[in-house]
Amino acid sequence: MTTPALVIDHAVKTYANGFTALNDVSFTVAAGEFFGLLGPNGAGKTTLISAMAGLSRLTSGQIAVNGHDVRRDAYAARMSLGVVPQELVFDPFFSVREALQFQSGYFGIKNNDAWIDEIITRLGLADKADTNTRELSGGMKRRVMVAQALVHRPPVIVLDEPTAGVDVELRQSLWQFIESLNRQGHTIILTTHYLEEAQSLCSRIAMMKHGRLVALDSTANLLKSDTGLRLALTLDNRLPESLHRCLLSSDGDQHTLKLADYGELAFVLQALKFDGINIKSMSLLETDLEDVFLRLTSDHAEGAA
Ligand SMILES: Nc1ncnc2c1ncn2[C@@H]1O[C@H](COP(=O)(O)OP(=O)(O)OP(=O)(O)O)[C@@H](O)[C@H]1O
Repeated sequence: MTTPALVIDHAVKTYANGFTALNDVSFTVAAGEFFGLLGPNGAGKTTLISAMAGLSRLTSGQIAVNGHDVRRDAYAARMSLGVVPQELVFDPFFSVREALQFQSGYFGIKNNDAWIDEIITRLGLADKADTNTRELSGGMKRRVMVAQALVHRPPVIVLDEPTAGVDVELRQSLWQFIESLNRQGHTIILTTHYLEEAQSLCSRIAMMKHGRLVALDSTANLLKSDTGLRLALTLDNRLPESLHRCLLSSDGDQHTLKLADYGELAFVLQALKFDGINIKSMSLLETDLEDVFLRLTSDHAEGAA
């Protein structure tokens, strides 16, 4: 059997102030998967990634990357993992190439110039290779973060919100590159708040909420678990009481309702007509990952802590 890319085994993390950010989390990611780790702000994703990278220590439980325990076999585990962190952090004195050479040295890798050149080219950084990192735009800095995570050719790559604040063109080229790494056999673990990205890229997804795992399944099964339609309405008056049971969210005069089927649409239209409320705009959408995510992770969700 192939060694799993990642094994999280009953991970618990309680911070010094007594707050438990990971509450008995267990799951396994197989080698070669494109895996999504999703959850609202504060769910514990970054805490889990820090523990995977050996940057913070679990209170109890174990994590193994590519078969290497992150504590007992820290060096091998760290060599197996490339993390693209959420925050852009650089040494302001280095050019792009120097930053990558420095990172190579940190991992004890010599004669890495051919690979550094390749990642520079493939990430569209060739024009900027000798530019100081502090002079780069945010999007370019993000590419350098990805390059830094790849310098030691890790089999497992973790991307923590890699497209936050990144323009559409860079997002697309970044995903093409990441998908090509996945085709070459690299395991990709992605956290993102762009659920449409997770839906199109990830074959399996874990969802976390308040430090616990609330879903772990293939993307296809998660989508199947939430049939129905989403109706987005802008109204010229308040939503009738009779429709509150279908309400997913409201923002001013905009409301999103969950309908079981097209038949319920007639009921909604009748209720609005009955109360003399006019529709300013309306759109009907098939269920997507966002519905599943909201159902499982919003504070109104069943079992909310
Ligand atoms: N050093 C710390 N001490 C105490 N609590 C912390 C510490 N670091 C994080 N937390 C808390 O742990 C919880 C989980 O934080 P974490 O950053 O892991 O969430 P996240 O899922 O990555 O969120 P986001 O999507 O916003 O990045 C949060 O409530 C956070 O405030």
